[in-house]
Amino acid sequence: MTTVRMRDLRKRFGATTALDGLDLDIGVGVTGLLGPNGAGKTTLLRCLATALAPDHGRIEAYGLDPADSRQRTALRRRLGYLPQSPGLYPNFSAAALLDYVAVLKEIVDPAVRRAEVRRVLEEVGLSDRANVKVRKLSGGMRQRLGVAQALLGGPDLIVLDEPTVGLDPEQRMLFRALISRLGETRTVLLSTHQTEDVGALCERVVVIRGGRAVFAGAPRALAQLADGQVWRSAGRPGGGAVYWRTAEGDYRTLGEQPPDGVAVPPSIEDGYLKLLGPAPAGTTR
Ligand SMILES: Nc1ncnc2c1ncn2[C@@H]1O[C@H](COP(=O)(O)OP(=O)(O)OP(=O)(O)O)[C@@H](O)[C@H]1O
Repeated sequence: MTTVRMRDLRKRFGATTALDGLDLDIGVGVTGLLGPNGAGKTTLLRCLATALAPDHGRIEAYGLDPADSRQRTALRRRLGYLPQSPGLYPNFSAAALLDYVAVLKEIVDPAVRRAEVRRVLEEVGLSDRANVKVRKLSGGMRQRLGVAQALLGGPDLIVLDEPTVGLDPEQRMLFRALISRLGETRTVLLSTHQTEDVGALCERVVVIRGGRAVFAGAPRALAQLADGQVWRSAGRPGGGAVYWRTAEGDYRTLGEQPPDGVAVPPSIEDGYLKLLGPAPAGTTR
């Protein structure tokens, strides 16, 4: 079921075009947003999170139009948002910060608020840091606190701008479990530069380039764009390909078949690189 529709979204900042006629439909589940630096991901998420108004186009989320002030307020009540730089108050404790955000989210009953703060701290694995000041938390913990504040009040629409930045492998796993659980009943849209996150937890992936959605589909379909173009070979490939030396000492190539190349299944990253066009020939990564 489609819960969010965006049509012909345009946004400029002076001479820079951040969104250039973007169309997108998303539904319940986890959708991942991939794209190069400056592609427009943050701008898109800010528009959906009602933090920024597009210059042109229409957004409808859960039947609500954020261009209308009343509907915008109604949408905010159903929204959880982790901005790219959440700017958490450094001198608040984790629990006090969440309590403060819960007040802003109109959770007025103190007992309900306390229970909700406890719940989200537990969700992100920060219960034992409830009374620690934000400035004393590690970067990954702050990131988890940012996710926790987005979950206050049990929003239907969860918008997360690069939520996995700074997480260690164990936290990344816990985070995936949390997000995939949320995606069972809610609409989750997250941006990331981690193709592994997309493969592990997103039902759909959208690739943005130059302010437009250039791909929307299953992660597997993105990977398939590089079908028959990924190779392993003992010998170093020639030009016309992106390749690197693997830990096993052979070469993995995206592009032209090396003389002794054997086809291997493409990854999401391969499909993404293929979609975004040729990397410089003969480059290694
Ligand atoms: N407030 C702003 N003022 C001026 N230019 C902006 C502003 N916000 C975004 N831009 C520009 O709009 C374009 C899209 O930026 P955006 O942050 O949406 O990209 P992104 O895909 O999130 O990039 P990244 O992966 O680097 O976070 C960029 O060229 C950026 O410099």
